[in-house]
Amino acid sequence: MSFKVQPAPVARPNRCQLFGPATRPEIFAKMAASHADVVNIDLEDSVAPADKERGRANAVEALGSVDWGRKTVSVRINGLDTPWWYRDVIDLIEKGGERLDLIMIPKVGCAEDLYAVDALVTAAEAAVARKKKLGFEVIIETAAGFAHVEQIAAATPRLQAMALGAADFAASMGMTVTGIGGTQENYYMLAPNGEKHWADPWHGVTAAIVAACRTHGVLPVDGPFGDFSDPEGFRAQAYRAATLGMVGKWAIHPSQVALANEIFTPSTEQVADARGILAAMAEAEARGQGAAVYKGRLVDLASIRQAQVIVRQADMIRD
Ligand SMILES: CC(C)(COP(=O)(O)OP(=O)(O)OC[C@H]1O[C@@H](n2cnc3c(N)ncnc32)[C@H](O)[C@@H]1OP(=O)(O)O)[C@@H](O)C(=O)NCCC(=O)NCCSC(=O)C[C@H](O)C(=O)O
Ligand SMILES: [Mg+2]
Repeated sequence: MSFKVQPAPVARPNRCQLFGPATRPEIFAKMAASHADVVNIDLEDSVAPADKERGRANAVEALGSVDWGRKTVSVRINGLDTPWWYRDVIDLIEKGGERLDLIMIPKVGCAEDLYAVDALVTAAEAAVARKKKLGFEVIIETAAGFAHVEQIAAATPRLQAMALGAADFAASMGMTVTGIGGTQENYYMLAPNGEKHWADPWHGVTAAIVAACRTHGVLPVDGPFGDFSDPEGFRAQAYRAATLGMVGKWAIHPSQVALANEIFTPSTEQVADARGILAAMAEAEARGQGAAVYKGRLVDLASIRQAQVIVRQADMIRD
């Protein structure tokens, strides 16, 4: 281990983030009643330019009027290259009350983007004597975001989570795809026998996000899977993300919430296995040994750290 210790991210469940456009207030109560850990009211790309002010007013109203229970409540503001983001931040803080937990900042390209939002948020919070400090989540969805992902992850202690926005990312990178997440038709390896083997075009940026997040104590999250009529496609994408270290995934339709919760909740077997490894290693340690055999395979000190990831996730969800 480096002398620089890897910090732990915020301890709260983030298996599923359910999105809803701010211009559809009739779905806010349904979002609140869902089994998502986080709800995101969107002021950005699901709200047309002509509706930005109405959407913002709806979001402010919903923060005070909807019973969000124990959910983490987040609002996605507009991008820093738009005329709307400043008023989004000011109205959310000045009129939204204390229930808002996070703001999500889209299309972040460099650490200075977060410095600017942090400065505005800090001043606005002080002006209204807000008791609770707002947290941030960001979306990596541009070439610049990918290139500067590590400095973005380190930019501010307000940052709690970082997600991949596959649609804007593809556009910014000039990728010739129109699907949001998942396997893409022309992304394959050709085996010598002529069979196509599908590869994951989101792998590189996903691994970069996970590494940056884990280095700086931020939760790495997989973004949207656009085809909500394809649960198996969602499942496959979510399993890949979970395997690479992400803690959760967005849902852009209520049908995706149970899928995300299932995949990002460690199964009973996984938890029993992890606890079994910890028990085997405790026995080995008592015998003065740093390695042991568990179910016919080698386990050692690194296995303890792997098992603890699963046990910690299970404990956090149960609490
Ligand atoms: C995708 C939708 C537009 C579909 O809406 P709708 O046609 O109403 O769906 P259904 O008829 O199947 O709805 C069934 C019932 O579920 C309720 N509903 C629908 N959506 C939601 C929701 N998001 N949360 C809670 N409940 C919802 C309906 O009211 C129906 O209820 P009932 O009549 O009582 O049975 C819509 O789901 C939607 O708008 N989704 C969110 C879109 C969004 O926020 N997009 C932004 C995030 S993704 C993105 O921005 C890309 C990213 O940045 C990137 O770059 O990759
Ligand atoms: Mg986007």
